[in-house]
Amino acid sequence: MATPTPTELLQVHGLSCRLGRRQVLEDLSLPDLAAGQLVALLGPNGSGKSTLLKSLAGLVTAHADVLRLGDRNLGALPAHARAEVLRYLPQHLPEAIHLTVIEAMLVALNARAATRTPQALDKAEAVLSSLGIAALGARYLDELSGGQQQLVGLAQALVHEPAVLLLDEPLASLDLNYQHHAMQLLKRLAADSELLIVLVVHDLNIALRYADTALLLHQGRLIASGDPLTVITPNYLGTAFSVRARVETCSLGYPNVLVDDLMQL
Ligand SMILES: Nc1ncnc2c1ncn2[C@@H]1O[C@H](COP(=O)(O)OP(=O)(O)OP(=O)(O)O)[C@@H](O)[C@H]1O
Repeated sequence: MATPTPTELLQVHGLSCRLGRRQVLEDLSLPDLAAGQLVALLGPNGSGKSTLLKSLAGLVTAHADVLRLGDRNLGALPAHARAEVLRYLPQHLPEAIHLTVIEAMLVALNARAATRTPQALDKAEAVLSSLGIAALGARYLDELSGGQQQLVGLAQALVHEPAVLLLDEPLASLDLNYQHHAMQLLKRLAADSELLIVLVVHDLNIALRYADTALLLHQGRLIASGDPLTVITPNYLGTAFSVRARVETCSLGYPNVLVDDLMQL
């Protein structure tokens, strides 16, 4: 991977977010995250992962001492400009409408440009091909499986060529093969396109295998960050998930989490 320049860093310091009467994120600071990285955002249910992604995308009101991407102060950008550089793919996609996949891609592009040019069509098709779903182009969105719709959602986000992609549980509807396929693809996309990808994932073995960096949230605070092997440890797993667990290396050399027991809550 190329050495990142300072202009490619996402910097988040002192981020807090209150939703209703609940303080969801509390004075959270992340390590600087460089373009080209695949970052796994981990943590138990309700620890604040979605809220962190939405705070970065400007979809919920949050306060941060520092929130910058390179030399851009994200907090000062209008919502549409912020969405151009940080694209958020929600955990639950909106109800699929009766458009073909290629039409849906053009609609995504037309949010920026009012015309459907041959160039826009080429771009839409290229993104579908890069995700291995070009064959879905003529199919109707509302006739696709949940996993296929999730991949089209990813394609719609990518077609904007954002600098940062924020993915909320993108593997949730994918089968075992496609989970690994999608992770290999995202890892290659991040490295080849100098894209920073932050994704929420519950499968710790997937995070261990593919992520460059892991961030572990617990009760709205960051309790560990860095190389996934230094974050996904028995100690932190106990704190975050209340499990007694080991990390063992399989015969092929991949680390795997084994849960031995649950701790008393
Ligand atoms: N709009 C809201 N108003 C009040 N509290 C909220 C709101 N949205 C989320 N919360 C609370 O904020 C906390 C964090 O929620 P969030 O969805 O960010 O967690 P998460 O880590 O993404 O969880 P999961 O893994 O279950 O998706 C939870 O306690 C949740 O109940």
